[in-house]
Amino acid sequence: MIRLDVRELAVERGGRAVLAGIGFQLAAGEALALTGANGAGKSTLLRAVAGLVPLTGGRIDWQGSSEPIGESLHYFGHLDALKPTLAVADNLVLWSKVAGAPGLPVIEALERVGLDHLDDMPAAYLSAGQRRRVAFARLLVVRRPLWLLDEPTAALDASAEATFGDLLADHVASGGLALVATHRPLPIPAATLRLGAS
Ligand SMILES: Nc1ncnc2c1ncn2[C@@H]1O[C@H](COP(=O)(O)OP(=O)(O)OP(=O)(O)O)[C@@H](O)[C@H]1O
Repeated sequence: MIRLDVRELAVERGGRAVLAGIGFQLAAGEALALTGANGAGKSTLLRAVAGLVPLTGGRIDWQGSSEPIGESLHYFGHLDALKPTLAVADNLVLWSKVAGAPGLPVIEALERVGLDHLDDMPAAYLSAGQRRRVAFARLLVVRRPLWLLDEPTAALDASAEATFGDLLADHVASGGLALVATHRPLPIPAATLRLGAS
């Protein structure tokens, strides 16, 4: 069974304790909402699970091992990591070559996020919400079981928010796991971990 176990996690940033004593479990087919005030440490927790910031205490086990989770996770951060001069579809083709099980063909992923009509537009011309939609398509072209999503609905209109809900529901229904930093309720049933303000 695919499983993420976080125990007694502690992280410092800039020499200050941001997270201490954090623990939770997430199994295949489950989502967890990370909530808390600005600065509470939601992004820090996602980055720690992604291996992007070092732990000062505790452990993170993925399938019983504390080795880096690396190719089993998608990290969806505030930056959309698009190459501005490349067309939308070419950005996804490039992304589809990174490690992970092959997912949806690029054009199908763009259809899922309602951007197939912009496949040949340079990414530089996309609006903020369109960039987020392409970032969702990235989750689909490479299959990875653990999604770490940092405020995924920022800049989304109602239709994109509904699309996000569908993608998240499908991911979890197919045995995926999702850890989502959010200021809003998740569109699917999920437990909540509220981080305290530091
Ligand atoms: N690189 C850094 N160096 C020093 N301090 C940092 C760094 N990154 C974040 N912090 C601090 O860590 C704390 C937690 O930040 P974090 O971004 O994890 O909060 P958050 O809960 O995601 O906030 P928000 O809801 O505003 O996105 C904040 O006090 C922030 O100033």
